[in-house]
Amino acid sequence: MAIALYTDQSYLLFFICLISGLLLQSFIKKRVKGHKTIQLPPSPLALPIIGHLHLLGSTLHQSFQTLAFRYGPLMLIRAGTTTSYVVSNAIVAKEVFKTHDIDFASRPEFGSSDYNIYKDTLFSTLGYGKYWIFMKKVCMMELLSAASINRFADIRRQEMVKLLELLLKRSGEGESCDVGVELMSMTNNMICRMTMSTRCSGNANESTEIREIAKGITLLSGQLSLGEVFGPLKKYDLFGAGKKVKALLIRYDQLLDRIIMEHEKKRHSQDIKKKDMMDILLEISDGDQTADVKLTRNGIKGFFLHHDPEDVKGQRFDYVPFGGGRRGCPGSGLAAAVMHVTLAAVVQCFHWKLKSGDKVDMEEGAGFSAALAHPLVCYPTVRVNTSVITT
Ligand code: HEM
Repeated sequence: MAIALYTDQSYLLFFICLISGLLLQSFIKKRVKGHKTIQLPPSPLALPIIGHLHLLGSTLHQSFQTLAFRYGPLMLIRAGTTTSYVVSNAIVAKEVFKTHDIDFASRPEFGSSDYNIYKDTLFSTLGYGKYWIFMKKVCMMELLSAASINRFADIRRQEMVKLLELLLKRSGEGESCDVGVELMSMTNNMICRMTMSTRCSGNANESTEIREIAKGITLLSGQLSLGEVFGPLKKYDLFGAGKKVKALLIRYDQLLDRIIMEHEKKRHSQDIKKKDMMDILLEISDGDQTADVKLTRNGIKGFFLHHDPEDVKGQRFDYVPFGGGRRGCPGSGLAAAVMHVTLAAVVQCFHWKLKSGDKVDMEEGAGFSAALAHPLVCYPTVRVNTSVITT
């Protein structure tokens, strides 16, 4: 009886709080409206607490497109406590990336959960400020400049040749291959070798660990971000992803400590044949100790975390795969250097036959990168003599 009474009272209290909260919110809104008129972009009717979450499906860009047909090229979308402007035509995109670039240079707080031990150094979600400006300069001038991309040309070539050799073997054996998996593995190996002089696939424990951790974090961070849109409720780790992400990040932290130690040993014994990105960042970190902004060891680890990696330079605004303005992708030069050559090589050297069906299933999967929903599995058969490329 006592328990029932207690439960009834809790419900009553909850509803009183909810209704008072809603009344207070509408009262404040009216007062604010009465004093100054800020004209907000059109927006669908929002539900209490969740905002527009019920209108967003797993393929976000498709949900946005449907809503944009109704609400126009600039609309306001609220997911829990996060408010975003969704832009869907070139004219408004140009306004955002050019005229109002600095007003849009910060990022939503996704990934800033307390479970993320790197939340203060995660480059792609850092707020616009001194540290972000410093890191962007390091990226553009030191790590991903044209000169730096050229310096790693041999690594890119070696990894592409490995891919062609694998396809050649599959072709000889009449075996199929998952094209997405093989391309991802090639890209990961290139990135791991350029950043830390290690491959991500192979037998070495370190490499397998990097691959496992990266895969786990990518899978869980979507759930973590979803939990975070509920603002104060995020501390309850609604989807249970927070603790799992933290455990993976602690493994990543220990692994990076080992890799940094190995690099430092080599630096002290002056046994560096070719500087990788980690060597360059360690040099910057040990540089001017009196500098206004400093790159710490934690900063280096945070920098390397989440990045998996027409006019794509963001000058025309109807196609912006690399974003634009000051938050645009610093890796676009490197991506272009890899994508075009790889695509040309696999198309030129092999015929491709689908393993099932006679048409590629173009259904899009969930997530931000619009990957295919179903794996693209094909039989490669040699078309030209690949020794032209592999020698
Ligand atoms: C096809 C490949 C790629 C695509 C389509 C792509 C796309 C993008 C986009 C759209 C953004 C902007 C996100 C935003 O506005 O917040 C971005 C940011 C970023 N990208 Fe890429 N990217 C690619 C490859 C790479 C590579 C190879 C690297 C590095 C090795 C890289 C590093 C970064 C970084 C560090 C940021 C954050 C920039 C900042 O916050 O200022 N990307 N990328």
